[in-house]
Amino acid sequence: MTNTAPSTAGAEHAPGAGDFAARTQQIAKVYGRGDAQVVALDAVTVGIPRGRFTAIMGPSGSGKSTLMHCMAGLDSVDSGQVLIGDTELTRLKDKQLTRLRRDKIGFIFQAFNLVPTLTALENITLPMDIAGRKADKEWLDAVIDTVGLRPRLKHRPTELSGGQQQRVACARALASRPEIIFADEPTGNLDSRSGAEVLGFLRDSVRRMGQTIVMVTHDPSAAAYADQVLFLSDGQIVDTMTEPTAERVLERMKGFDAGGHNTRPASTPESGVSAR
Ligand SMILES: Nc1ncnc2c1ncn2[C@@H]1O[C@H](COP(=O)(O)OP(=O)(O)OP(=O)(O)O)[C@@H](O)[C@H]1O
Repeated sequence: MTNTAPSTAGAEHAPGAGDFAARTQQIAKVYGRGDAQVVALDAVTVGIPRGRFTAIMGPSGSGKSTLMHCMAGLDSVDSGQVLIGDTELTRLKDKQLTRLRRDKIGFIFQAFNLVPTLTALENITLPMDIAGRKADKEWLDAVIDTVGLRPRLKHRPTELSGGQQQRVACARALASRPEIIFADEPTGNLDSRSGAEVLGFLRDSVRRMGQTIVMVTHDPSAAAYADQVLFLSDGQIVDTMTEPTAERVLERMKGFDAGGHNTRPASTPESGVSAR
């Protein structure tokens, strides 16, 4: 693992540089066969710095969701390795993988996926209740206050706005203090104000609580909340950006042609990402 070491992009600002919550090593994923074959991921090597907020961007079909699903153990890779902390996910049997996802990974999706018959608080603690784990009261209190849900804990999802429902989903992901949270278009169903609130909470949970978050997004202003942005094109990471702004991300996205192919050289070739 010398010349294919994962990216340290963004880690120069982080305590414990080189400390990754998740890593991939040369992962590949191909869908279909023959003429219908699609290379969704092409030898992707990347590290997600612990305690940082990472956004994944790229044109439609570039492999963002596939990369996230493979890193989170929701989909298998055809070759290469995925590690969550020190655990090599690609070696685990199904049951072990289910346990790892339950214990070490939090998920936030575009659809809030709340249980309609449960209150906000019951939804937040549900994964821990299922796992037979007791919530750390102090931590849970901090999470509830961070997402501003204290006055709404007894409400059922139908009694909450979309933004409030997504805050419940954020609190649910944060409650068990997972090693890493994967968020797939978490603001896709929200108006811009609620979206900004949710992104603010995610950023706060990284800054104040040291949470690690990876977020797939199409929205440059959402990516601007992150500490670093990884850009995918044709199943490869072609660029990284630290301290992004919406303007810089938008400008970089213009470097992909109508077919989604990268037309610009990586601006940070020294980052060590597998940008080939
Ligand atoms: N189950 C599947 N079967 C066949 N091809 C697939 C499957 N899932 C994804 N693909 C293909 O793999 C490529 C990467 O898809 P992926 O969904 O990861 O891209 P994306 O960047 O998340 O796209 P979008 O921004 O449109 O959601 C695309 O060409 C897609 O058509």
